Amino acid sequence: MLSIKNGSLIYDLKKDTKTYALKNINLTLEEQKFYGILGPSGSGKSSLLYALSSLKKLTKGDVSYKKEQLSKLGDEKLASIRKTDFGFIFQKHFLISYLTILENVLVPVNSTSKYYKNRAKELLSELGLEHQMNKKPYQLSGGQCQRVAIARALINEPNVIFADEITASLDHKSAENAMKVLQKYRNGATLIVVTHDPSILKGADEIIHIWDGEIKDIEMTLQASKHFSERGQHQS
Ligand SMILES: Nc1ncnc2c1ncn2[C@@H]1O[C@H](COP(=O)(O)OP(=O)(O)OP(=O)(O)O)[C@@H](O)[C@H]1O
Repeated sequence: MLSIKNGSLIYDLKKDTKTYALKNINLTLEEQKFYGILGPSGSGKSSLLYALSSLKKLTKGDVSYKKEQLSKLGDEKLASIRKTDFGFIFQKHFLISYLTILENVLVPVNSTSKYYKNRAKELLSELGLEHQMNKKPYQLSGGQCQRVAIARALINEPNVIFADEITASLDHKSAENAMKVLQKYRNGATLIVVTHDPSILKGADEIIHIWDGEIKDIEMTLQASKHFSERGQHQS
């Protein structure tokens, strides 16, 4: 469903020193699965996430989404895919300062219909923010704002959720809860979580280990092996 073929990303192309953030990456991500991208700082995790989500153009290679090569699509079409199909949660929350928390969550759907309002309220409550909905972002802590960004990414039921180090500003309990909410409300969306903390990848189907811009290993978790053996039993 989402794949990257022979993907390389080089920063500072015009300078003498080039940084290979990604080196010849080949990867296929399937629908509905939960993927972790794990690696140390500077290993290329965010670059891989941004390349997959079309926010960064590869220097070499291709990214395809639903069999369409993203490099062949115009900016307008790409923006439309990002709006309708993708949900983003970044390291920074990027909330709009003059909107309330509830209004911020509703931004991607551009609607105040009862359905979306109720979904937004439910998500915020699940994330422990039921008493913060009418406040402005400056009245919340960094960790609370990050949880609002998680609700915002889930509001329009995206097909793929891209999450970049989203638990960095959260304490362990809030991080665990945020991951639970993401899994509960993703509604079949493919979930891609970049982190250097393996403890938040409980329940992941596959963990992609990245090191110096290269995939070192793709670990099938117990969850995935269980799924395969169950499928095998049904098929036999
Ligand atoms: N805009 C940029 N210009 C130049 N080099 C960059 C840029 N962004 C990232 N890099 C370099 O590319 C490499 C990969 O960076 P990237 O941010 O993808 O890694 P990461 O694993 O996500 O790191 P972190 O966990 O610290 O966010 C690093 O060497 C980084 O310094």
